[in-house]
Amino acid sequence: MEAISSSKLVPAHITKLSTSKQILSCNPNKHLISVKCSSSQGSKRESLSISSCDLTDTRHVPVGGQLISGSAHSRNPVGKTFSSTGVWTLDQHVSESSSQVTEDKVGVLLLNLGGPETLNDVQPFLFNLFADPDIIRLPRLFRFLQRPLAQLISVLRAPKSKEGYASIGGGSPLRKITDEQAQALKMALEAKKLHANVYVAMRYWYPFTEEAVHQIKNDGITRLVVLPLYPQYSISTSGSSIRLLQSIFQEDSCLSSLPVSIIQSWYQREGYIKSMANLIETELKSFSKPEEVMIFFSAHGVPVTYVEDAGDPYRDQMEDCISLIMKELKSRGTDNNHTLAYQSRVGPVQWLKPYTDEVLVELGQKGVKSLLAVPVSFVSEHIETLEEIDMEYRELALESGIENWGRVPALGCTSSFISDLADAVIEALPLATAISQENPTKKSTSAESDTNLVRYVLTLFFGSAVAFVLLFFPKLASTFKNYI
Ligand SMILES: C=CC1=C(C)c2cc3[nH]c(cc4nc(cc5[nH]c(cc1n2)c(C)c5CCC(=O)O)C(CCC(=O)O)=C4C)c(C)c3C=C
Ligand SMILES: [Fe+2]
Repeated sequence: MEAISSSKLVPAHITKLSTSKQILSCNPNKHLISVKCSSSQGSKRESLSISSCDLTDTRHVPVGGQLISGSAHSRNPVGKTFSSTGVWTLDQHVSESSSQVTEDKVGVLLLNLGGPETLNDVQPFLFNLFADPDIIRLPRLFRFLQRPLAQLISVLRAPKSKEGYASIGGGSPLRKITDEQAQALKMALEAKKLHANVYVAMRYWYPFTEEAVHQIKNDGITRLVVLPLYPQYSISTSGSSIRLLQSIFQEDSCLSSLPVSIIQSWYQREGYIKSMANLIETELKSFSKPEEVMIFFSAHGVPVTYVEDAGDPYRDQMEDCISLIMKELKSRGTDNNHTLAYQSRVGPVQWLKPYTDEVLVELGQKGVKSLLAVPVSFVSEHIETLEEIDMEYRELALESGIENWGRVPALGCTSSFISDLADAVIEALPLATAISQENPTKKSTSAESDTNLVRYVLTLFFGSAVAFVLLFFPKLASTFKNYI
């Protein structure tokens, strides 16, 4: 049975794995799902309440050449019963033969970037970031250089980064804000009668993804929703975190059969769009002539090759997101001029254009006098809002002739936004399927082990040699000056 693209059906761009049932339509608001079940007698179409339709149920997943039953067979969340043990259970009306009431212990895993908490953390944090092959994408042949390069670039960039973090109080506020969002989400879910543990997994700093996953295992979570805290999907953000998660799950036989639902992006959700429009409307009111203010969306950039060569949907999603926010504002009678630009480029390659700094100068030259900056790729305050936008870009704008400057705060724990995330989790929950269909117990052959050993030794040797040459020949190292 062919798996269909869930993004066509499920508004939250929920990832599912292939299943022996083909979803034909899904209306998450009505909790109805239409499923086509194929059997030797042919296929039949049935409408089930979504809560009773667990896509892992009766599924046969090929693992290592065998067919095994879906792990969630006896623990589907359905109906709306809540047990005193803090476990979310639902009344089940299962497939043809039997009905049973089962229990799930629900987890929600928030994915985020992470940030250095002290100035001493800055260099190792940068190392983790640049060692990610989704951040510096080297051709396969040069992958052995990833870690030495990360070491070099992190050491070279650390002084500039430290200055930035020092100017916002000596560290990133990301962990604190994400923890607050996790707590707010837990409460919003409880208000909607779903009891869940909410975990935070950072990609490059504490609490690392591995720690969160360890906790999920310890807590005996039986159904998991993964929610990246990036509204739009990029290979470099949600993509990187999801890939890491998949690799951790694939190596663990328990985790690889845990039903998981991954919400890839959610920028198009009504609750998010409306919450952004509310923030913009509120901030516009602080200008003396709100209708003359240019709404300036500033998104974090990515190298242009991500979009044009690797198929990153980030730019399309960003443009779509901006037009949804502007449509919402227009429907409320706010029809300001607006523009989108990309900030925070790093390294020698070309990034998505137009660049925020260049556009600010152009707008000033064109006579724009009032400007409202709207950070749009992230939902908490961080170095790039607090330092880059509030300090660097503000100064540049004022120097360029812009007289009135404002900035929309990040969504943080805004209640309409958190409530919408809670709805996204609830919609995604019944769609959970095992994250990995690969054989987690597969042992590498001795030939593979030998190759790995050779590769390891070569990597160590060439990597150290390159790092040595670059460190001791500063002219060569200046190739990397744009990272600094
Ligand atoms: C949607 C958001 C982000 C995208 C896309 C993204 C891509 C990306 N980032 C770098 C390099 C750096 N990012 C850094 C910090 C940083 N990045 C984001 C978000 C996105 N990055 C955030 C929220 C933060 C701040 C975290 C915090 O500490 O508060 C940094 C470190 C800071 C600095 O030195 O400027 C680097 C470096 C690349 C190369 C990239 C895409 C390939
Ligand atoms: Fe970044």
